[in-house]
Amino acid sequence: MLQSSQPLVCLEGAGVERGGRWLVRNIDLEVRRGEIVTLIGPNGSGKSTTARVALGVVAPSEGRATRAPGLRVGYVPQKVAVDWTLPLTVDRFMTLTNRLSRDEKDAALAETGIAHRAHAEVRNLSGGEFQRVLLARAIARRPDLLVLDEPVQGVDFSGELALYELIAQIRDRHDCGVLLISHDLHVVMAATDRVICLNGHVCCHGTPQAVAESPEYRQLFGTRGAAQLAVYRHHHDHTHLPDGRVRHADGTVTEHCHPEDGHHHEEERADVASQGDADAQ
Ligand SMILES: Nc1ncnc2c1ncn2[C@@H]1O[C@H](COP(=O)(O)OP(=O)(O)OP(=O)(O)O)[C@@H](O)[C@H]1O
Repeated sequence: MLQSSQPLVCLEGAGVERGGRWLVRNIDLEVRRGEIVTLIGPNGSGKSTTARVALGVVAPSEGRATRAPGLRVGYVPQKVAVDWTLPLTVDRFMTLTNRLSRDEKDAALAETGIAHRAHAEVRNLSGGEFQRVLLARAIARRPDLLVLDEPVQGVDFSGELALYELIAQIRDRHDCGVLLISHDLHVVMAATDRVICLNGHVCCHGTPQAVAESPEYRQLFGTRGAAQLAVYRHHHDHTHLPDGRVRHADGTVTEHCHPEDGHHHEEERADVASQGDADAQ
């Protein structure tokens, strides 16, 4: 077993360039056993690219990406190539790309609460059920590191909470590291140890604060919702140009952004009720 003191994966100043354009740059990121690290950022900010570098599927064009020797990785991709016109049962889907024993398969489906749908056709699953099957497939081989690219997509708000809870349970039970990607800028798991916000580079990072105590928030989401979610807001006030340089609010352009400029982030404690509808999308 890999030692907990050793990072499972570590990116140092990693950047990916394609066709003369930097998709991401200067990414520092580390995931250790037992940690949940969440990548957030707007569409196109480089979350999936960063995850692929962490997985080792994409080599960094600059900087370094290192993985612990012998690291076992489970991956839930953002898009799954399934021919939805063909009949395909959950049972069969589990073993399409994975050599699994029946026990491994059954245990994984049971752990993600979807064993009762083992003989269902994948195309008939609800969004939440399908995500549970993807999670089952990713944990079946007992990975050291789980990389989950938007694992709550197509799932309603209460389903999202249940999935986040399940991910935290999986982390506890398997003591694996989790790199979780969310396109949602406002809602992250309370169980997340660290949030890294990307916008072509690491915009800011930190521990998500406990949920706002406001009565409006609790009224909207209930005590369980309030206990599960943390709100993490900030504003970007600079723009990344296609050549990798940064244009600041005052119009100046520099090679890189600096830790002190342009990243205003605040934990929102009061004004959450008005945010609630957006959060629940
Ligand atoms: N292989 C590639 N070649 C060229 N450009 C790419 C490639 N892969 C991704 N991109 C571009 O890099 C940028 C970052 O993409 P990426 O998928 O990493 O972002 P993301 O934050 O995961 O976005 P989303 O939230 O929409 O999934 C996008 O502008 C995308 O079009």
